[in-house]
Amino acid sequence: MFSSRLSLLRPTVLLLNRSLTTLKYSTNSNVITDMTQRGLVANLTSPEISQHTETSTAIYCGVDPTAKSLHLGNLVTLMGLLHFQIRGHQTIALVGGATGSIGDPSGRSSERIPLSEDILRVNVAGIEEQIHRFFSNGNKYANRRGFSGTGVTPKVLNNYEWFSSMNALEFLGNVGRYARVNTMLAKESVKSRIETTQGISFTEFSYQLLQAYDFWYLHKYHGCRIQIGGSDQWGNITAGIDMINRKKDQGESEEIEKAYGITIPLLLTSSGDKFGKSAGNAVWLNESMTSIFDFYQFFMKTADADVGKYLSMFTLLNQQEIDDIIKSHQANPEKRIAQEKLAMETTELVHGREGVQKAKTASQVLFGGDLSTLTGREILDAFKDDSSRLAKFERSKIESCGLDVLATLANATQSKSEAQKKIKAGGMYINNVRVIDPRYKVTEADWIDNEVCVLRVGKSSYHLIQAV
Ligand SMILES: N[C@@H](Cc1ccc(O)cc1)C(=O)O
Repeated sequence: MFSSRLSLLRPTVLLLNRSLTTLKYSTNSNVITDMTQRGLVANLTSPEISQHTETSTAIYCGVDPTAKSLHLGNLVTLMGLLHFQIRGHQTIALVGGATGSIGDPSGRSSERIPLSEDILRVNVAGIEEQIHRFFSNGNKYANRRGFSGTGVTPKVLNNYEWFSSMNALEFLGNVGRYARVNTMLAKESVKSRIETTQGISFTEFSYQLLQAYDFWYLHKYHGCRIQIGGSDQWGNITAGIDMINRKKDQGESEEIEKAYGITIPLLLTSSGDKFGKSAGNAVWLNESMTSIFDFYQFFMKTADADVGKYLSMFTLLNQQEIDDIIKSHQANPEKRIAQEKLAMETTELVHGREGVQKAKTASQVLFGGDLSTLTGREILDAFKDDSSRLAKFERSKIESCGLDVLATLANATQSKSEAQKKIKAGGMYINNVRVIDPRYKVTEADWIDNEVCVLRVGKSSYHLIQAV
């Protein structure tokens, strides 16, 4: 009885033509049209979705708390939510306190190592706070780019709320009953794992049911009609749409509103690497894990081949503005005008206007600029959370040791002898001025506003010494 209906329930895949250049958009254009033009849409479960977004609707996106911060890979889906938010739709960011303890098999070739409850708790709190900050900074950024405020506050929910009190019998009766094992087995995330020697645990196999139930729950209790996620989430999103339809057919739910899904492309750089990694490490949105300066620099290093695409995806500049930037960039590519614009816009989006200021100050310090135009406070503010670059010691201690000892204390060199070698070779600087005596002691004149001095080793290894 179910199999004949299944084909009707299965959402249609619509591949969209992602032409970025031809259409112009304005701030109030349909969200799906705008997102498509910006390259933020991989697939839609139905083309009808555009009609439903003409009037206010609710949309959700989930993230599992696998770390205590989100990273640049998450920024693509957050941008999707932001596009809805700034046009007055209700956005729901779901933190997977429950799903995070199970582990999504999508896009993974082996089982996940479960996270302890303590770690999960810390991660959930970190991500919740960060999502609030993203929307707060994102809305301010949007206002400055011509989107008027909508007054709709985003919701941040945790699925632990509805799963923690559900027992095994309820799960099988209220969730499992509305899923078909053959459909579950056909999901890419399961199929690819079944073929490996390790196989897939029943736990990870069940993951899709949790995410499916989330969609049903948010549909029923929060009027949520759309789920958005990376393209690896297609199977989980369609599982949710099936769950909503089946529960409705079984009279379990009086809801009749249709549910939809949007997937966002998984981003690869022009050289084929996963977007959002710097030297193999994730670029985090939390400034104590990736300093604002490093965040800014990540975008400054974007390849020419990617920069236009990223301006569309990660900023709210309109197509005309982007075209103009690219035009001036192409006239003088070595000036990296487009990269600088991208770095400034994304830093403002994620870290606010103060963040842009910090990134600029840090660049001035770290690229050998004229330090005399900066105050000690500005420098310290720019590096406040950058524990890899900032070292604090008592002033008397700093002033009483030689530069070779100081460099080692500040972790600028591994040992005193390494420091001595570097100094003798002319590779050590205080406030960008070369020092050639290993016994040199920092003096009154070296302190910027009596607070900080900048120690540089070689061309680009910078350390800030703060007197406390
Ligand atoms: N499975 C998603 C996260 C998620 C969790 C729960 C949901 O309801 C939705 C999405 C991911 O791994 O990216």
